[in-house]
Amino acid sequence: MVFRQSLIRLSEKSKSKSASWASRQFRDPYVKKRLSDPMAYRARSAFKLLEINDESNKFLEYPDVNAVVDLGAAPGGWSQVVADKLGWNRSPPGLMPLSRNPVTPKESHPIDNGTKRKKWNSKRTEELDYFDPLNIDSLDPNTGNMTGRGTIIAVDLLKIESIPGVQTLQADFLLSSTTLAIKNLLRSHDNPDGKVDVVLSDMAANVSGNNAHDIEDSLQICEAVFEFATNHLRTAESIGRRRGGVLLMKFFAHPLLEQFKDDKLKPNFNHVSYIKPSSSRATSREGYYLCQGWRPTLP
Ligand SMILES: C[S@@+](CC[C@H](N)C(=O)[O-])C[C@H]1O[C@@H](n2cnc3c(N)ncnc32)[C@H](O)[C@@H]1O
Repeated sequence: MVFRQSLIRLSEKSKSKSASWASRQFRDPYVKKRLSDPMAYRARSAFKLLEINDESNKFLEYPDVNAVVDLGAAPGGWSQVVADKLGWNRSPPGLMPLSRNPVTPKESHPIDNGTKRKKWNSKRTEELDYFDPLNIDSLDPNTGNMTGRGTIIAVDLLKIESIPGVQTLQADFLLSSTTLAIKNLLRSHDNPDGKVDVVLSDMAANVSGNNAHDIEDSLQICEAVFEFATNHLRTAESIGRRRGGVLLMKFFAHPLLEQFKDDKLKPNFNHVSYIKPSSSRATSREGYYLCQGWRPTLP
């Protein structure tokens, strides 16, 4: 009997949570804007990236931005923004590009066999579930002119529906095999070292409700993203301009994340700023570090 009563209490609590979520969504001006916007962004978060870009030197729009990696990209709002900035025409809703049969990176790329697991996540398995290289030749001609430039790679644990100009990778970023697969996608005749102009990370683990655990997850993700940036961002010298590559990453506010910024980010970029876009909910502890001008001081 006691068990049954607690079940009822639980379901009432979860009902009221869903109702308050629905009512918040209904009132949210960015949800309304997304639904009425002709660009048909897949996620409200697209407005965060648009706002950060507009207020920060329009770093996505430099003409020599040619390689962008979007980490934690599903459902694809940020990738849509990047594709637009790099000049890729998007198909109107309903006309999806045709991609070739999906192949796994194991078939197409020489990746490691699970031996190089990252130290912060030794429990994860080395499986890349799905890989969908979006090839320009395979696009439906009805989707319009494909006039964009550069390489855009979107990575997520979840599947991302195709976006013209964006290569999607369904994989756990915290696995070393995933970073190797990203590098292989970046490499080309013009970019033999697989370097990146802009690294974006909106990645966040599911909130557990346990503060210490959530902060640990956020720190782990930020550390992994920083390591990726360290190995892939272009320096100013390599691209012949005043500033090196850009890193934009989400984090959850906590003194440990402040320390991470002071120890890792500030010494290695010309300019690091904390950003809380107005489109980010005031009640959320999320914030973004925008790090411009990669100039590594690491050994
Ligand atoms: C806030 S959502 C990103 C929204 C996205 N920027 C957009 O505009 O559509 C955070 C994403 O991070 C992804 N994520 C969390 N941990 C991840 C991991 N270890 N590897 C890859 N993706 C991860 C989640 O699956 C989720 O889709």
